[in-house]
Amino acid sequence: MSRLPPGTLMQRAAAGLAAACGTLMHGTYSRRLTVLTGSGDNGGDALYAAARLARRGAGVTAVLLNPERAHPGGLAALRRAGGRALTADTPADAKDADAAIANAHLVLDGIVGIGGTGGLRPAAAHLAHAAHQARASVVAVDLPSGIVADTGEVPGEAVRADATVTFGTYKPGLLIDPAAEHAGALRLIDIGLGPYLPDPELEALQHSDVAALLPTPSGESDKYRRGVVGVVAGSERYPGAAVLAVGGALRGGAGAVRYVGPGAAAVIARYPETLVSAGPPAKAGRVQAWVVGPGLGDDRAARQAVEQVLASDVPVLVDADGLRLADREQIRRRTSPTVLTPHAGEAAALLSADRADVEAARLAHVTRLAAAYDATVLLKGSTTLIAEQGRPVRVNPTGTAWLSTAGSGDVLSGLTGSLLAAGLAARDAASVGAYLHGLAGREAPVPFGAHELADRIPQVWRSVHPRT
Ligand SMILES: NC(=O)C1=CN([C@@H]2O[C@H](COP(=O)(O)OP(=O)(O)OC[C@H]3O[C@@H](n4cnc5c(N)ncnc54)[C@H](O)[C@@H]3O)[C@@H](O)[C@H]2O)[C@@H](O)CC1
Ligand SMILES: [K+]
Repeated sequence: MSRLPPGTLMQRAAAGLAAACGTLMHGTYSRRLTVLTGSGDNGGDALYAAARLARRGAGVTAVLLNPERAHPGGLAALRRAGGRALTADTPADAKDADAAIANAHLVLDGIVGIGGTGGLRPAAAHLAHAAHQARASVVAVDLPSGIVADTGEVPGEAVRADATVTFGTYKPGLLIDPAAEHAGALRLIDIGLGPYLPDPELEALQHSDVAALLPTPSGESDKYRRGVVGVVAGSERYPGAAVLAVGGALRGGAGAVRYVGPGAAAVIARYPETLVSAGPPAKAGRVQAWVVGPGLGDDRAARQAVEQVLASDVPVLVDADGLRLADREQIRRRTSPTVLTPHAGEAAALLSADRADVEAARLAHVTRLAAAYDATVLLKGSTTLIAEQGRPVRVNPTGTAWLSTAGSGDVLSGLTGSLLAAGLAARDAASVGAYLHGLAGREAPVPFGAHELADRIPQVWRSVHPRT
């Protein structure tokens, strides 16, 4: 801001916002636009954008939450362009304000942006509610008012937008649930901040990033050089978990999958290429990474298996029952990478927290868990996050709610373990595993069973990396 004439960034933001609104309304002429206006610069952006749209023929009403403190330049520009302004909570205007929201084609949420704290105050919450009830599309300016930009938390009332036009950079809250659910479709407007932004706290891999990380066999490869992944999963009671984890592991790029446990017959029946051994993991032969936990149960053999795997000097992924059985101090003492893949309930148990609190504050909890275990943590759920101490958290941009189906996590742990065995760093293996798994969920015809996810992985692998 200090390098540019005053107001330059706001004008860039407003121009991008107006263009996006024009597209969403399919034009401006005879369209009705209502602007919910707070008293900070977020409201300023909205007023200047509305003034641009009014000049192009839109009928604009600004509903001001605090008329004395509304952005003076923005309000003057809107009035010059023929827009009208109402005061939200004076009895004379309140009815007109509600009508302007109810009858709008588009409602612009300029209540608060990155300067907001806490859930919406009552007068703002009333407007947000009215906008939600209206037929209009709701476009949030920079972010849906009421969400926490830095964390994705929603501490109280918040706007529910159909689309969010955000400036300069994505905010974590636009990418992490529950706040991300409020944001709708995202559009980023470049206002020239790029060279001045600090390193990100949150990253989302894209196709090209994932393509660059996928393991590719070379002319020199053989099954051992490509990596062997050991899978310790399944029990008399849950043999299917063994099959699903092996199914994921066979599609993760390792050269071979070694299965260890009581589900060998079921595994071989489905995947005859699997190496199986009946003894404990310590006697199973060399692997480059272990997956331990899906469907393992919690008897003495299960407990021993987890302990032996954690005593190895290769990367280990711990999932499901393994998370309950694993000893925290043993994990902290490990010198090879450890990946934990809890869902919110399992993460809550590991942290002695409430599941609802984990779901409400995913970023805080995944970060805490990574620190407590000195491990890479992949927190599964409506938003999947991957945390490792000292590195930006990764948010997985793929996925669908259809993935919440039995056995889905078993496929993910096999797949991710296989990527570990193929040589990916823990954080990359977890991010790439989640990415491919999420894409498989989007591609599979719904409703699907978890085994179909494993079958879809080669197709999504090729869509990410067409030359494989
Ligand atoms: N910082 C920048 O580089 C740029 C910022 N811009 C805009 O400026 C915004 C930030 O502006 P400000 O820092 O002025 O702050 P905001 O406009 O985000 O919010 C501050 C205002 O909201 C009110 N408020 C805070 N919490 C509230 C709550 N819970 N319920 C109701 N009202 C609440 C405050 O009383 C204050 O009036 C960004 O989100 C963006 O829209 C853009 O103009 C582009 C450039
Ligand atoms: K907003």
